[in-house]
Amino acid sequence: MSRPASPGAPSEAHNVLAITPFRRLWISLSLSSLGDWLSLLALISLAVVFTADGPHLARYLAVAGVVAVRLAPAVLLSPLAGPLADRLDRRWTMVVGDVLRALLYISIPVVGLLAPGSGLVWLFVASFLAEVVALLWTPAKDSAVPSLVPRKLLGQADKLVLFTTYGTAPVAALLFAALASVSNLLGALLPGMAKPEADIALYLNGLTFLVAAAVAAGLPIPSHRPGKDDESPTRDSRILASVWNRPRGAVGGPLLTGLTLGMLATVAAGGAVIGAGRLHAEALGAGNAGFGMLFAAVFGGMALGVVSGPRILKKLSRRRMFGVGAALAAFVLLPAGAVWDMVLTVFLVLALGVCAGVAWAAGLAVVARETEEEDRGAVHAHLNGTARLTLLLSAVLAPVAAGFVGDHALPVGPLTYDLRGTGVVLSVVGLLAAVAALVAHRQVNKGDPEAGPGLIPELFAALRGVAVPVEGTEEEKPTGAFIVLEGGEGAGKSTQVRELTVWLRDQGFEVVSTRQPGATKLGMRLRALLLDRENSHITPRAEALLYAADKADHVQQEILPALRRGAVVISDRYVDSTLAYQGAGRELDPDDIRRISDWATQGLVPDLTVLLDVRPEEGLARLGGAVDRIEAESAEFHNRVRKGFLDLARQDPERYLVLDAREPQEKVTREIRRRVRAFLPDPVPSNAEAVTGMIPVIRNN
Ligand SMILES: Nc1ncnc2c1ncn2[C@@H]1O[C@H](COP(=O)(O)OP(=O)(O)O)[C@@H](O)[C@H]1O
Ligand SMILES: Cc1cn([C@H]2C[C@H](O)[C@@H](COP(=O)(O)OP(=O)(O)O)O2)c(=O)[nH]c1=O
Repeated sequence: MSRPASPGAPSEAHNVLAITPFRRLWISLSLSSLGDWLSLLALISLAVVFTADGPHLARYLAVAGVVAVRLAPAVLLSPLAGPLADRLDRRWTMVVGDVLRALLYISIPVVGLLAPGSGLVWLFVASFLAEVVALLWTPAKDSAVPSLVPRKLLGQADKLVLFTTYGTAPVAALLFAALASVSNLLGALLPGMAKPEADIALYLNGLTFLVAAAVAAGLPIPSHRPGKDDESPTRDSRILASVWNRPRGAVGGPLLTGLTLGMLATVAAGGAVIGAGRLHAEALGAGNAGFGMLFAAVFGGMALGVVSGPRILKKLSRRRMFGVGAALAAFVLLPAGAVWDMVLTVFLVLALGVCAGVAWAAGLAVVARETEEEDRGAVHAHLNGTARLTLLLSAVLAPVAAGFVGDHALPVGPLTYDLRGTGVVLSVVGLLAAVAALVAHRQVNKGDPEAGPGLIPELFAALRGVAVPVEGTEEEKPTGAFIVLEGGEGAGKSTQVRELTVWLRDQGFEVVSTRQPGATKLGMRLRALLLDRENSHITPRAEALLYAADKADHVQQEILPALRRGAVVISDRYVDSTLAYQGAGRELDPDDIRRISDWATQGLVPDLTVLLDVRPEEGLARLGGAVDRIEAESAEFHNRVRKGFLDLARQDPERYLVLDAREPQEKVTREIRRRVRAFLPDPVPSNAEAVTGMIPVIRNN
């Protein structure tokens, strides 16, 4: 059975990747993104190498300069470049742009080798020129996509491009770390290189641009300027405008403020690691390999968080997930800056990445859910622009600030604590970002329609994968007890429900004894439909939904009101029957069954479930008369149902009492009473059993 993938999931990608020109463009873009990230790492590390003998502050400023030169033009100068780029032929802009960038990047290590004195200056000049070329190249690429892909697949294509733009970052970082760890070997093989891994990374980057140029030359890209409608609102030329132009009326005021602030906090935290990471790794004695690992941890963690967060915490409100993710992402930077161990730092930074990824995925889900289609582009552009600007500021300012703070040895009693500028900056950014994220959390959660009883119980419930009951405020919270009897056909459930009801009523409890399906007016009709052997055409999914409909009506109209009154509700069958019959018996996906049942029952879980276990043939033999549609199922079906029940009981032994239904009826009754007595709100004294043990006899007479 195939399940529909969520939009943008890689499994959906084959549709748009089946278009050969787009596939070629995408592969070449992936390669050049990989090269670009590699070169960012390489340039930062070269800036440190070239300033190794200079004054302390120069190294920090050199790193900040590299980051600024690499990130600033795209954010600050793109409004100027857009109109110029629009006049140029798209395909040739791409080809020439790629060749020029290849030559520029390759020239950096070559000049470093031939004229070491000018190495640093040329590094800045060449990377600035490469970024200026990129300013013209990017609009050409942005408009190449719509001309290669039909309109309806454009969203998918944009997501794929975005996916490789950032997805290649951890790959590049790991590659760089791997190259750095064999640096000595490379140095012996390739003498004369300033830093072999950095030089090789730049040559590789040059190579990826040459490949991209060759691919672009063969693409059928029309030279004309695309219509305004074909442009993506997240286009680079609008970055700054999108930051200042707050999309009006798209999402509620506090929500948008919260989302912007939360994203800002996570990006500031990640940006500080990127900017200060190289020098921090050096302070920890780990050099380029350590820097590569930090970089990979940020981006790899983000990818992990984006993919896994919403799956693991699927029951948590997306707004809560956003706020908590952003706050934790920022907060872990505080210890990350303070510990003096490279491995620990990498793990903390990985946690930062994961939490940031969870926050981003949740934030985008909130935007998707709460904006109209036509406003969504503007909101994305606003968030994207804010993120790019924050990344630039944080990554540039972090090394500058670290340079000014400097390194100090603090005496702590008989010991000294090495206070490093980079560590201080990371911790301070973590603290500030955590405050911003907490404010964001409050803003985002104002008026959350999905808000439940509170963050901590919701988080725990989400981790256990159960729904928190959203309906029912504190005063409506059920105070009664909910007991369910489950088991196969003829196990003795109805008999035991009767016994227990009489016994508890005798103790003065208000007892509502009920059953599924068929307790309400609608339920009776559904029951007739479901059990009529004439209805052999009911399909498994329809059957599951009909049972769920019965439950929805039953819980809302009977069970919840009774529990809120404080009554004891005893039900003959409940959700576990659906899991066993429709899940195990009909072999439907148990997660789907659980989801629809949880939804139907508003997440109401019994306090105790008594499972009367019996072999199907024995149970069925006890029943006289005509068999219904379900009883008439095959022996294999009933065996699967029995196993389904037993598996459920095994998974949650606290909630279950499993009894052998072949035991004499009185013994089963006694066992049930013993267990029920233990958890009733007003426990039944143990001597009550002797007295009420008489009741069935009296009743039967
Ligand atoms: N422990 C038991 N041992 C033998 N027969 C039993 C036992 N419990 C119930 N029965 C009998 O089995 C039949 C089916 O019981 P019932 O309570 O209607 O089962 P269910 O509701 O699980 O289908 C009834 O005739 C009942 O008297
Ligand atoms: C509540 C429920 C019952 N069923 C089936 C089990 C039973 O065969 C039938 C209900 O019949 P019922 O007569 O209540 O069971 P029993 O004969 O054991 O007293 O519906 C499901 O398949 N899914 C469900 O969610």
